[in-house]
Amino acid sequence: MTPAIETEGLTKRYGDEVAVDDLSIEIEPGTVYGFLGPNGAGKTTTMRMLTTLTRPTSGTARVAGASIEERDDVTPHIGYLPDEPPLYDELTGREQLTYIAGLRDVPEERARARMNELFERFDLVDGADKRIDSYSTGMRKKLGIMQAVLHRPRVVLLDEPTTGLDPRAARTMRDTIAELAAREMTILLSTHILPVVDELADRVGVIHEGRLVAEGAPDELKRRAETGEQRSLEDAFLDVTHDTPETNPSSR
Ligand SMILES: Nc1ncnc2c1ncn2[C@@H]1O[C@H](COP(=O)(O)OP(=O)(O)OP(=O)(O)O)[C@@H](O)[C@H]1O
Repeated sequence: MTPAIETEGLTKRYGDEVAVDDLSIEIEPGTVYGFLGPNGAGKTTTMRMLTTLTRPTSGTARVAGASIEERDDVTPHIGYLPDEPPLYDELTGREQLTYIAGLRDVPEERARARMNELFERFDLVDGADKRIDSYSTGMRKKLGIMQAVLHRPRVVLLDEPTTGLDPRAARTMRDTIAELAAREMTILLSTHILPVVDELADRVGVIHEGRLVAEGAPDELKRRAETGEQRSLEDAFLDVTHDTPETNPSSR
C-alpha cells in the first residue's frame, strides 16, 4: 500500500539553524500519527513542508502519493489546520466555509449539507451567521478544522488542534479526529498534550531539535520507558527529549 505520508531525509534550514534535520518517516493510510515534541522541535515546519507552504532545503516527501514539489497534485488531497487558522474576520463562519468550498471545488449542494453537519457537530449553529471577528479562540479553532475537512481530504494535518478549546470542545475535537480516522483518513496530529496522543494515536513519532528520536505505538514507547514502575507517555517523552549533544534514534 502506498504510504499516506512518506518523507526521506527531509531537512529545513533557516540560516545556521536546522529546524528539521534529515527526517524520514512513513505513515500508513488510516493511521493517526501523533507528532510529539517540545516547543521549537520542528513540528510546524514539517507540516508546512508537507502542505507545500514552505520548501525543504533538502530531502523529499510524498503526501497521498504526490510529491510535495507538485503543489497542485498534493493540495486536493490534504486538509491543514495550522496553529492559527487562516480566516477572514469580516466574513461569517458560513461565508468562510462557502468560500473555501468554492476554492476546493466542492459542489454547492454537497458543501451546504456538509457545512450544516459540521456546524451541528461542533455546536456552532448559533455562530454560523455571525462575523468571525466576534468569535472566541475556540470558535476560530472549530471553524479552522471544519474548513480543513470540508472537502473530505485523504490526509489531514492538525497542528495543536485542542489548544484554546474548553473541555467540551476539546472532547468534540478528539471525537472528530477518531471519526475521521475511522473513515480511513490519515491524520498527522502535532501536539505536546500527551493524553490526546495517548488516546488517539496509533503511532507516535517524537521529534526533538528537528530529529526523530523515538517512534512506535504509544504503548511501545511507554514500555521502553519502563523501569519497573508504572510509566506514562510523559515519562517516555521526557526520556527521549532531554538535552543531549548527540541523539541517535537507532539506539533507542
Ligand atoms: N520562518 C522561520 N525563520 C527562522 N526560523 C524559523 C522559522 N520557522 C521556524 N523556525 C525555527 O525552526 C525551529 C522549529 O520551529 P517549529 O515552529 O517547526 O517548531 P514546533 O515543534 O512546531 O514548535 P511549537 O511546539 O513551539 O509550535 C525553531 O527553532 C524555530 O525558531
